[in-house]
Amino acid sequence: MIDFNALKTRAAAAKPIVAQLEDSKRVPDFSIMQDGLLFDYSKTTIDRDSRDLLLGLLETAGVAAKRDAMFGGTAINETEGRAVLHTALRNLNAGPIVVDGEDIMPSILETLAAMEAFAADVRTGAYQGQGGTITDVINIGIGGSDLGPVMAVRALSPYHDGPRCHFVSNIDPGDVAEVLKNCDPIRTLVIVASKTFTTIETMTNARTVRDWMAKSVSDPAAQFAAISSDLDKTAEFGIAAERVFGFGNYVGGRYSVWGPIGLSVMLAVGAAHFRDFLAGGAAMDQHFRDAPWQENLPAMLALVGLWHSHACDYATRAVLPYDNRLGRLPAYFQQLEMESNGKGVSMDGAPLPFHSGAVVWGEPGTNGQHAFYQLIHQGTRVIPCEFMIAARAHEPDLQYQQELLIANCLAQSKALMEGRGMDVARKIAASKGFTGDECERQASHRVFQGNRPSVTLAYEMMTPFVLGQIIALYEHRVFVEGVVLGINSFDQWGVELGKELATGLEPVVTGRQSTDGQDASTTALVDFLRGKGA
Ligand SMILES: O=P(O)(O)OC[C@H]1O[C@H](O)[C@H](O)[C@@H](O)[C@@H]1O
Repeated sequence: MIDFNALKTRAAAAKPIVAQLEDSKRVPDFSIMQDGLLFDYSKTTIDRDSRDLLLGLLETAGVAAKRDAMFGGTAINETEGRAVLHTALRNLNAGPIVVDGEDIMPSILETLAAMEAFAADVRTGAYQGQGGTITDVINIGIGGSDLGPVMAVRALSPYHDGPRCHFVSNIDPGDVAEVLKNCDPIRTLVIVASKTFTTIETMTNARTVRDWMAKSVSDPAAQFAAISSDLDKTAEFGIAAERVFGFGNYVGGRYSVWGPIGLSVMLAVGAAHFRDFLAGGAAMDQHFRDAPWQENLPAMLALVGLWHSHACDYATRAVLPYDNRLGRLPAYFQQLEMESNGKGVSMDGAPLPFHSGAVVWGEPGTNGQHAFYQLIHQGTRVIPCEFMIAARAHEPDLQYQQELLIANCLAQSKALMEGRGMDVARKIAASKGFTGDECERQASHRVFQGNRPSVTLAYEMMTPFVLGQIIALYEHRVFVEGVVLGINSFDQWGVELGKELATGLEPVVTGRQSTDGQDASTTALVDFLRGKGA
């Protein structure tokens, strides 16, 4: 049984980070270099003894056996009775993976080849819209059928040489309307991406876009492709089987960018770059399976996360990529981490005796510095930060700006760690001409507590391979945290209640049903909104 008490005691008594760094061996010992990624967790209060305790959690929770069960195809998603094998989508060279007595690799490879052939046809113009070569692609999907592609297409924009990609996710009519404004129906390919092919937002938007297209082309379905694990439903929607790309139930929505859900990424950057992305993920899988825990990047990232969330009791953590093209990465990680590890009961159904996973949020630097970093530096809550930074820009002529970006990134983690004491703050206030009590008052506003933890992930440049490494790193980190917490990281029952109630409220909002039986607040809101236009 996991018990965080010993860790809490150690965390409460931990030496400050600056004092930890007096140990000359600390930086090499508290960092991991793996396939071009440098993970530095020396700017935390974890010392060798607390690390040993953290590593003990992995043994107690049986992480190695669970990891092997996951890669081996055991149905570790127990509440849905499913294996968890998104890793198979990137297992291109490593042999068979058997689920229910059947090797799933041949069908994965066949689908990948079909995606590649289709993507090549679209990119070369062999596949045409009813007005010529495809110039625009609209991916309609939500959650895992949106966030991965949207994040990766933006992250890899230096490699983008295919058609423009647009993403429609929200049921909000403003989302689809804004995208349609910029597309020409006769040269647009629409991808309906939905694992279940029942999600109300996606199916409603797909019908809206089909109607829009039908106004300009005689056969709209000919410009539609579908991605789903339910091939009957894609056929029902009228999409020809040759443009339908399926995937197995052993791939969860938020883990699905590696397969057909990544089609828009492949259309944007081409199959070779998409394969590099898969290779990055596969390299991280291999590392996760082989490396001893203390040198194991996902395991150590998970343990640092648990130290902060469960030993130090910090409720949130910030993901701060110093790469503007990673602008959707925090949102992607929000689904990955919070949908996976935001659970109230352990695997056996008993209430969780401690908190579930941390709240994840963030924005790219340096923009965030001019917005919410104030709270990170001086607010009363401690926010562990996860910085990401590349050595090289994709714009060689602008490398100096990259260097300024690097300086900013390093300055933030240093400022968080070192802070600024009252003595220095007093000198600053005095230099501004303040004296006496006013000097003290002014100085206290300029104090930074310091000892605020962060980790930094550094790499040469944001390439498809590096993106694959980072996404797989975070997937496995979520897995390790989930196993230690004893929860099922692969179901998402918490999204169901709201969906059910929305279905029930639809006739009330549209006026086909009265508000009888609704609570007083909902009734008042329905009355107001109906009076104003619903
Ligand atoms: O791909 P779909 O079946 O349309 O599902 C889209 C999303 O909706 C659900 O509500 C789940 O919470 C997500 O995990 C999923 O990614």
